[in-house]
Amino acid sequence: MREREIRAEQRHLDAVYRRLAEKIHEAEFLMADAAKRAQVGTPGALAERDAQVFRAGVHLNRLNSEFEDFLFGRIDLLPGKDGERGPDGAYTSVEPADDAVRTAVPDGTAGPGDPGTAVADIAETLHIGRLGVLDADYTPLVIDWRAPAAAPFYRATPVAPGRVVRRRVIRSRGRRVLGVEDDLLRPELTAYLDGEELAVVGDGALMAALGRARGHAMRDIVASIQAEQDEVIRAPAVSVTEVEGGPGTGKTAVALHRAAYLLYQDRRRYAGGILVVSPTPLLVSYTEGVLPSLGEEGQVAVRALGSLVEGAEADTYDEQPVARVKGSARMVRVLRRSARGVLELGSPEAGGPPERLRVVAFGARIELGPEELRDIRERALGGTAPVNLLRPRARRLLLDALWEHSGAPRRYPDPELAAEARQGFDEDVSTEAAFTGFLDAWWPELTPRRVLAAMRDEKRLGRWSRRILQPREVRRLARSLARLDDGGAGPLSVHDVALLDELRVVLGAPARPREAETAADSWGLDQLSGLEELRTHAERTAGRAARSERPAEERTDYAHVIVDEAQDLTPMQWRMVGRRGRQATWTVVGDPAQSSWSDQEEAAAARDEALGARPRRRFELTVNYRNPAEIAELSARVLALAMPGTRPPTAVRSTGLVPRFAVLPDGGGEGGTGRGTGRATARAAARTAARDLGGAVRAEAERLLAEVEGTVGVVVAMGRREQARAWLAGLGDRVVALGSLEAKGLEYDATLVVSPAEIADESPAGLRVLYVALTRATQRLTVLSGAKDLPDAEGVPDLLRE
Ligand SMILES: Nc1ncnc2c1ncn2[C@@H]1O[C@H](COP(=O)(O)OP(=O)(O)OP(=O)(O)O)[C@@H](O)[C@H]1O
Repeated sequence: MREREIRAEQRHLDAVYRRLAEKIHEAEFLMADAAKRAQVGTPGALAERDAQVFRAGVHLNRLNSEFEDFLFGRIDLLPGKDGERGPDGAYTSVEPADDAVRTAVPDGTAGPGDPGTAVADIAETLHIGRLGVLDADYTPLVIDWRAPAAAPFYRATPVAPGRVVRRRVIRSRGRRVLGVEDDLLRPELTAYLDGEELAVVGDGALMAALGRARGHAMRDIVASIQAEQDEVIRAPAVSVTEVEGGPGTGKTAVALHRAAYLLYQDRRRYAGGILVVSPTPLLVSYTEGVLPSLGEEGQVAVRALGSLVEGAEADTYDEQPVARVKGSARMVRVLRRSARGVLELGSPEAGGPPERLRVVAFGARIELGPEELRDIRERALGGTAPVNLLRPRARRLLLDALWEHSGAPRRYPDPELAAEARQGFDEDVSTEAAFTGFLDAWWPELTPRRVLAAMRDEKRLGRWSRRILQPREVRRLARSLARLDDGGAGPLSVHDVALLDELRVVLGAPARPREAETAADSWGLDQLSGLEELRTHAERTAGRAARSERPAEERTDYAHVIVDEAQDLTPMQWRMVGRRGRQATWTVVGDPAQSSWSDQEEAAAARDEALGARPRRRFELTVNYRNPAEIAELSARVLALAMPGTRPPTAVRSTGLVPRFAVLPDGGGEGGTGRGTGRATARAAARTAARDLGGAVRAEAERLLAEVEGTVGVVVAMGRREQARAWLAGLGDRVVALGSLEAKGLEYDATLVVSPAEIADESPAGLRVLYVALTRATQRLTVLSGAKDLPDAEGVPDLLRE
C-alpha cells in the first residue's frame, strides 16, 4: 500500500514539475520579449519593460530555486458547507456539509461500507507546498503553505478536524517522492476517494521530524507546523503580537515562518522590510537558511544585537557586572551628560578648548573672554536638542555677543540700517579664519565613538555620572572602554553598540561621507514608493551586492520588527531596537525563565517604552518539541529554583535515554585542592585539576560524538570558553564549545553541560542561564560536575537534585 501511495504522489509531483518547466519557459519568453520592447525606446515602453523583466526575474528565481521538499503536504477534504472559492481558486470553507457523512445501510444505497458505519466521499484533495502552482486551466496543483486554503493542513486536529479526513506529509528529495506519513483525523469514518477506500500510511510526520539528527543549520518546519504555532504564524499583524513559551516550543521557528507569512500575505506593505533581531551572531547563522528555504529572501534582515548599528560590528561580551552597567537605562543620562562634557573638552586637534575668541570687525579687535564663552555655551545647550545640531545656535549666539561688543548697535539706531550692517558683520566675521577655527575647536562636531572614548577617563566619567552610577560602576565602565583609542577606534562589545546608537541620537547625525548618503537615499526611495519594482533584475542584483558590502545597518525604520529571545534585551538594547520600528508592527517572542538580564523589571519597563501604547495580543506556546521528556524533567528542577511557580512546557516525546551524570576521576575538582600547602602548591594543584577537567570534558564529548549522528554542544561558564575550545581541539566540526550565554536559542543532538554550579554562580541570573544550557539537547544530555558542584553518590550535582 505504501508503494502504491508513493507512486500516486510521484505522479502528482511529476505533473507539478512539468508545469513548473512550462512556467520557466514562459518567464524566459517574457524576458526576451521585454528586451525587444526596449528597442521601441519610448519612456513608457522602457518602464513597462523594466517592470516586466523584474516580475519575470523574480518568478524565474523562485522557480529555479532547488527547494528540498517542494511539495510536502496534502489534505483530503469532505464536501464543504457554503464553500466559496478563495483568491487562489481553492475552497475556503472549513465545515463539512450537512450531508457529507452518511450511514451505510445493507441494501447498499448509501454506497460501500459495512452496514451501520459512517461513510463519506472525499470531495477535494489539496496539495500543499512552498509556492503555489496553478495548472494551465487555473486549477491549483500546489497551494502555497501560507494561503488561507492551506490553514486546515496545520489547524485540523482529531478533536476539531473540520473538513479534513486525512492529512499527509510527503517527503521528497529533488524530484523523487521518498515517503508519505498520514494522520487520520476522522478515524470513525470510512472515506472513499474515487470509489476506493482512503489509505493510511505511517505514524505521523512530527515524530519523524523531531527524531532527525541536527546539523549546524536550523531547518524550516513547514511540513509539521502545529496548530498552536499556526495561530501565531497567521495572526494578523496589528500592533504588537507577543509570544511566550518555554524552551523548544518553536518560538524561533514560528517567528521566522511568520516573517515569510506576512510577506506572502501583504508584500507591498512589507516592502519597507522586516527586521528579525536575534541575540547572538551564532543564532543568526544557525537560523539564516530558514527564510530562503521558505522562498523568502531580501526583504527580511536577520541581525544580531551587535550588528544593528552601521559601522559597529560586535560579537564579544562584557563580563556580567560591566554588562549590567552598560545595559541599564541609567546610561541614557550618563551619555547625555558625557556628550556635553566632551564638548567642553574642545577638539583634540586644538589641544583643548580655546579660552578666548578674537576677531577683527569694523577695523577693530573684538574679544570674548572665558566667562562669556561659558555663558554662551550654557545658553546654547539649554534644552535637549542633539549636541551637534546645536552648533548653528551656538554660532549665532557668538555672533550676537560679538556684535554687542563691537559697539555697532549704538552706532545704528535706525533698525533697518542696523539690520543691514548686522548682515555684513555676520558675513565678514563668520568667514574669518579666526572665527571658523575657533568654532571648530570650541564646538567640535562629535562622533559617538569619540564620546565613548572620552569616557575611558575614570575621573571625568565620575564627574559625568555623579549621582547616577556608583564609583565601582564608574571604574568598571571606564576600564572596559580602555580598549578604545582616543578617536574611539577599537573593538566594541555587544553592549557598547547600544550605547553608540543612543549617542547617535544624543549627538545628532554628523555629516556623513557622500557615498554612504547616496546608498542610504536609494534605500529610502525603495521603502517609500515601491520603486524597487521598476528597476531591472540586474540593477536590483547589483544593488543587493552593494548593500551586502555595506556595514550592517542599512535601514532605520522597518515595516515589521520581530524580536527573538526578547527576554534578554537590556533596557539600552530595547531603546536601540525600538528606534528601528517607530511605525512598525511587532512580533516579540521570548521566555522570561531564560532571561540572562538580572533586573527584569527594568527591562520590562524599557520594553513597554519601546513598544509604546500599541495594543498587544498575547499567545502562549506550551509544547516542547526539542527535549525528550527525560531531559525536560531534569531541567524542570532548575526551573523550579530559578522561577518558582513557572510551568515548564510539556515534552512531546520520550526516548527512554536518561541524562548521564559524570564526575571527575578523583571525585574532586579544580580549585578545591592545595590545602594549607602554600601558594605554589595550590597553583600546581589548580593546574592539575584543570587538566583533569579538560580530560573529562574531552572524554565525555568523544563518547557523545559516538552516540549521536549529528552535533554535540559543550556548554561551559563564559570564563572557560577559550579553555574549552582547546580541550576539544581536533575532535572535528560536529562538536562545538560554547559559553553559557552563547548557547541561547541553539540546539544540539547531544549536550554536555560542564559544572552547573559554575554557570549558576556567574551572574545573578545564573540559574536561568543554567536552565538554558540544560534545554539545548534533542537526544542526549550529560552533566559533568566540577569543583563547586557537590555531586552525590550517583554523580548528581546539588543543583539538579529533586
Ligand atoms: N512543529 C514542529 N515540527 C517540527 N519541529 C519543530 C516544530 N516546532 C518546533 N520544532 C523544532 O523544535 C526545535 C525548537 O524550536 P525553536 O528553536 O524554534 O524553539 P524555541 O522556543 O525558540 O526554543 P528556545 O527558547 O530554547 O530558544 C527546533 O529544532 C524546531 O525545528
